[in-house]
Amino acid sequence: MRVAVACDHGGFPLKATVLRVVQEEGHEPLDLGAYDAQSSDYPDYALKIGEAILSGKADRGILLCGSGVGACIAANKIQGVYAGVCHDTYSAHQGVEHDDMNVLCLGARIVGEELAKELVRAFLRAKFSQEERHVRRVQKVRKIEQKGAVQPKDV
Ligand SMILES: O=C(CO)[C@H](O)[C@H](O)[C@H](O)COP(=O)(O)O
Repeated sequence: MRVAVACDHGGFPLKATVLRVVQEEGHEPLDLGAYDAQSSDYPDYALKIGEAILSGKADRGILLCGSGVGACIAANKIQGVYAGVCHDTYSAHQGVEHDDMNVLCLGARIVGEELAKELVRAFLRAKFSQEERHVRRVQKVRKIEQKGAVQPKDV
């Protein structure tokens, strides 16, 4: 797989490790910045990941910020991006297997290097299960996405 990796300054300390693990796992990393630890804005990097996935330049993405939260919120605004903050290995693989998650968000201020490596491995080794109930649920998510802004009266 081609795996896009991007970070803001909060995620920068983990980026090199993540790029290395992607390569060690037999995938092609695509480094979309940031390229230094200067203060920057996570939505800009969420957009870069989204563009890489939607254009077909990347199959999956890994997005790093301080907590993983801001990056995840921003990434999920992009149609076709299904991002999750996963700081445990079960969620990192189950998010792909059940929910077809295509972007893993990590908080470099939360997880250390060794846990980050395991999270990236779990994410990359997982595949969407294709079981009927998961396909059905993911389709419902796609339907919500297609409707655009959901108002309280719609739910
Ligand atoms: O963690 C983050 C968002 O959830 C990001 O890394 C933010 O940029 C974080 O808020 C950075 O904070 P800072 O005080 O600007 O370093």
